[in-house]
Order: sequence, then C-alpha cells, then structure tokens
Amino acid sequence: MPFPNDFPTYPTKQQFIQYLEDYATKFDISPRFNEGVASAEFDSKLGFWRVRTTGAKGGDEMEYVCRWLIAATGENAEAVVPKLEGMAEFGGPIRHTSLYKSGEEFRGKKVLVVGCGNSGMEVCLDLCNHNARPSLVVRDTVHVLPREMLGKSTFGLSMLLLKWLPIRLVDRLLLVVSRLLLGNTSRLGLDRPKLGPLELKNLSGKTPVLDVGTLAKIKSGDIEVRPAIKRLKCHAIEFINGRTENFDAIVLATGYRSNVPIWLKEGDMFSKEDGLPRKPFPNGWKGECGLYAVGFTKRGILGATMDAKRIAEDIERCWKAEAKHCTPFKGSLFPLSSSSSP
Ligand SMILES: NC(=O)C1=CN([C@@H]2O[C@H](COP(=O)(O)OP(=O)(O)OC[C@H]3O[C@@H](n4cnc5c(N)ncnc54)[C@H](OP(=O)(O)O)[C@@H]3O)[C@@H](O)[C@H]2O)C=CC1
Ligand SMILES: O=C(O)C(=O)Cc1c[nH]c2ccccc12
Repeated sequence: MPFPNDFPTYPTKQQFIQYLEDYATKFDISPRFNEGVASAEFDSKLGFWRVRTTGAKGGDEMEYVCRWLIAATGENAEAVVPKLEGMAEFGGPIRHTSLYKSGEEFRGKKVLVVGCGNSGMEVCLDLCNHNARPSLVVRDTVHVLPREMLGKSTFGLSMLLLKWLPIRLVDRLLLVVSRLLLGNTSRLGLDRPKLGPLELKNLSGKTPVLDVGTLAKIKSGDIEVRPAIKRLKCHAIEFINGRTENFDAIVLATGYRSNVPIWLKEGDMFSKEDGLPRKPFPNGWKGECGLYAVGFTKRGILGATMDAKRIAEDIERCWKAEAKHCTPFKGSLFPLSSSSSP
C-alpha cells in the first residue's frame, strides 16, 4: 500500500501515523498496544508457539498461542552504550540518543556527541538550533551524501538506479554528485571509506549518512570534529590525540542492536552474539517450527521487503498444504456412512 499521492517526500509524524492507521484498517489488523513480549517458546507437545507478554508497566500478563511466529523486532531494538573509561567520574549527563528528546535541555551547554551515523549528525544540528555548542566524535570513515540529488531523494534515486545499473556504478554516480554538491568531506574531518556507500551498506550494514544541514554547520565552525575518546574525567574529556577539553554533557549516538536473544527461547536460528539470523543473506528469513525473521539482513528496506515476500509465500504454501491434508468436516464426523467420500 503506497503513500497517498498528496503526501510530500518527507511526511510529517501525523501523516505517517495516519498512514499506519489506514494500513491497519485496510488489512484488518488489530495491533495490541502497550504490550511487550517477555518470551516466546515453541511448545512441541502442542505444536504451537507460546508468546508471553506483559503490559506497559510490567503488569497484565498475557499468553498468545500461534502456529507461525515472525520476529520483526529489527536491528535497532535496544541502545548500544559503550563502556568508556572514567564514565562514573563524569560530572554531567550522559544520554543515549534513544532517550534524547530535544536540544532544549542543552541550551548554552558544551556537548560532545559520540558517533557520526544519521542519529549523531541530526542531533548535532538540533543542538545547534537550540544554541548548544556541539562537538562530534568521528573515530572512523563515513559516507555523507546529500539528502536530495537532482530534485529526487537520494535514497529513492539509489533504489531506482540499482534496478538498471550495477551497484559499483551507482556508487560512482552517488559519489560524483556528492562531491559536486557537498565538496570534499575529508577537509571537514570526514574521510570516506574505500568501498562505495551502497556496497558498504550491503557488506557491513553501515548506512550512508544523509546530510540535513550538519555539514554546513561543520564548515562554519559551529560543530567541531573530534577524534575517538581516550577517557572521561570529572568535567573534561581526553581524546586519543592527547588533547583534553571541558564538556558539560555527552550524547551517545552509538547506535542500536537486536534484542532477539533476550525474548526468543530458541537455539538455532539466531546468533546469541549479535541477535541476527545465523544463515547468511538471503537465507536468514526461515527457521524451524514455523519461525521466521524479517528485517535482520542489514540491507535496509529492500532487504526487509525480500524477507517479507518470502515469508508470506511460505506461510501460504504451508497453509494450503495443511488444508489439503485436513479431512473435510463431513468425512471426519461421519466416517462410516460416507461411502461416497474419496
Ligand atoms: N533520518 C534518517 O534517515 C535516520 C536514520 N537512522 C537510521 O537508524 C539506524 C541507527 O542509526 P544511528 O543511531 O546513527 O546508529 P549507527 O549504528 O548508524 O551509527 C553509530 C555511530 O556511532 C559510532 N560509534 C559507536 N561506538 C562508538 C564509540 N565507542 N566511540 C565513537 N564512536 C562510536 C559508529 O562509528 P563506527 O562506524 O566507527 O563504529 C557510528 O558512526 C541507522 O540505520 C540509521 O541510518 C537514524 C537516524 C535518522
Ligand atoms: O534501504 C534502506 O533502508 C537503507 O538503509 C539504505 C539507505 C539508507 N539511506 C540511504 C541513503 C542513500 C542510499 C541508500 C540508503
């Protein structure tokens, strides 16, 4: 179900919520809100999955029983919080982006944003817009692309080009246009990886950063780039280049991970280490006993789409095969008198 034609390229929160509600109505979906899955386990005696949930405040336990279970909790289910030396000593707030609401509370403060993915870049800009003074830790290479190219969204354009051209050529085009529109990002302290943005996404899962105005703030000096952190002190931070600088607060834009191992009681399909399917792409979508996984391919929306189609087809096939084996109602109720039944 596509977005309505009158939606802008970047729908508002309210428009997106409306889309989700229309989607649920159209496909007759009744979401269960304010419930979290505590555990899901296959009951081999029953031949079904038992899924236990708890209410928002930990109360109201429920159990669901189902033939098929699709894990769709994603690659960004819980915050990754790095252990930094001296973390307990630091005097100011240390906030992961998952808990970041607005730059308002950091007004006038000197803030270190750790991590230069899409979250870190957008938080830096928001901090600037609230008159905070952010610095950004960039410890590795990163691909920054303009959000739009030739009047089209870079993401949409990439997906379109990939239908016709090999990935390396699309990457070359993206980099040429980025260079024209953004200039040389290395001069701002943002070196590019050797691999192109889409190839890197496919191989490592690292998403290119879409610039929403952060680069201009780095250029103007409103955001300063810093190397990796060595250790935290009471009101200061020491970097690996030996410099120490005072900061009032830290925002950890250090990313997210899957939380499947916490709730799914199952040993084979998902790795305990990273919470992703063990089978390599594109085979990670199917497990045993009616268990499936969607959206754990590190290949963004395209990857999730592939999983979703395969799962829907597989369940349809199982469903039809099982329906065939079920004896028709009449036959099973009156086995002796149904001499005409096959
Ligand atoms: N508008 C949009 O489209 C947005 C999309 N997103 C998406 O959500 C997902 C999550 O994004 P995000 O939250 O940015 O997480 P990411 O995983 O994309 O980025 C995390 C960043 O933190 C860095 N990092 C991690 N640990 C440390 C550390 N100890 N010291 C210094 N740097 C560190 C990583 O660097 P390194 O590479 O060196 O590990 C990386 O740059 C992504 O897919 C992203 O594209 C998020 C926000 C907005
Ligand atoms: O398909 C997705 O959802 C991806 O994560 C890939 C992606 C995210 N942002 C982009 C920007 C330009 C090209 C590809 C991507």
